[in-house]
Amino acid sequence: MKYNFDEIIDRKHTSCMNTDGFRQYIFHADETLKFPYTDDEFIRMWIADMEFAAPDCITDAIRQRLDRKIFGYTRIFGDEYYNTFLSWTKKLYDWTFPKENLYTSHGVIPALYELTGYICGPKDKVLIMTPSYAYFKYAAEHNEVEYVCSDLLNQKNDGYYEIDFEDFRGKAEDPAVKLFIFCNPHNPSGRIWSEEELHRVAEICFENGVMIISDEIHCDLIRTGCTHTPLAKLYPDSDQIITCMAPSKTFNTAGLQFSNIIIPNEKVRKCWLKWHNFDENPLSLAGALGAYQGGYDWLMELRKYLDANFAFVQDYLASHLLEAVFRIPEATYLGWVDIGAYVEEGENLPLLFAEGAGVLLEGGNMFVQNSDTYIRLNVACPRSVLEEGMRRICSLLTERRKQARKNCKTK
Ligand SMILES: Cc1ncc(COP(=O)(O)O)c(C/N=C2\CONC2=O)c1O
Repeated sequence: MKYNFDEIIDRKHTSCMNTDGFRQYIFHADETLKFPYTDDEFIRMWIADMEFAAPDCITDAIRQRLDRKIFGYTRIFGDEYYNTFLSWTKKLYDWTFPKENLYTSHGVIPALYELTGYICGPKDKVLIMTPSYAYFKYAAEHNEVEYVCSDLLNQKNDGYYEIDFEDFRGKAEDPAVKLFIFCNPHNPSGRIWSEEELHRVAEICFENGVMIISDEIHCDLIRTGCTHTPLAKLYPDSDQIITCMAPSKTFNTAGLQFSNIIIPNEKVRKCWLKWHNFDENPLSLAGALGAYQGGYDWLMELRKYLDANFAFVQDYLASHLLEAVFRIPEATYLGWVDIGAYVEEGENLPLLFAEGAGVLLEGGNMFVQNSDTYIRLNVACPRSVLEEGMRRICSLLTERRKQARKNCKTK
């Protein structure tokens, strides 16, 4: 491999959420919350950023911008950024769109908050599929509008979620539902929706006048052999599909807060043009250009490294946690594992693993609903870290199982 994904990088004192934000984000606690592990001892498998160095094409581009010495107000002018990003979507997805539809935002979440406000009125509702990335719910709450959940089906209880189209249609038919925030590919299940599923979702929304925001932030992070289809690619003439993509998930630059928002709808564009803050961080812009101009080979190697990490997780669970339900996700670097055979419904799973194994992870009701006994494992870390994390997780659950059996015998 040309890139060293095995490198252990010290992130202490970099103000990163991953090391310093978990008490507040996962446990809603302050620094006084103590665990039987020091912060350094934790294996961190929670927040969706990677433990890998961003590629040189990004850091070189940022260094070059630093050498220009002045960092004044910055916006995107000319065609360079559009042409660069369009080359990326053409190369990876054979998808292009007009320049006037491309905007940028200081992250996909800020865009979801902003767009929900432009699309929904006070009595309108936002439709999401669950389990869901919690910020889809927060986008509705931030705008003080209701959200409606359509639970995905896990019919074989094998973690392979499918859309409950009957339920989805029923909820989309509610005249108050004006917006569907679609996760494509899906966090946390890792599903890449098929073209058939994409068409069915879109047709139901079109029939019911529901605008779609297709959040595709995970689209570059797919398993070898899988293919992502941008929803808007299937409907080049539709103005009902807003697409969100970003270099941040792909290249581990979430802190640079730079994302791509493709808005084909004139009414929404008018609101965006009127109210959006178009200022950009010059270093973030430089990094995004560097990523899309030079990051393809790094991404291809990253995909192979993640493929191998997921294969390890699958093998390790098959031999150490036989009743866990896991399938390698088609996309994302997030493993979605049903440990219902080892825990009770409603257990605080993040607290269980933080206290009992020194592993930071997300799970259970952190994904709005329909996810109770699941844990989500970020496998975008050096293999040595992943191996220790899996060892601790499986050891905790098997020890608990042994203790439970012992307790039963002594009763
Ligand atoms: C579907 C989805 N949309 C948007 C974002 C965030 O976009 P940003 O504002 O950073 O551009 C994330 C990050 N997901 C995370 C971040 O930590 N844990 C997660 O599941 C995500 O999974």
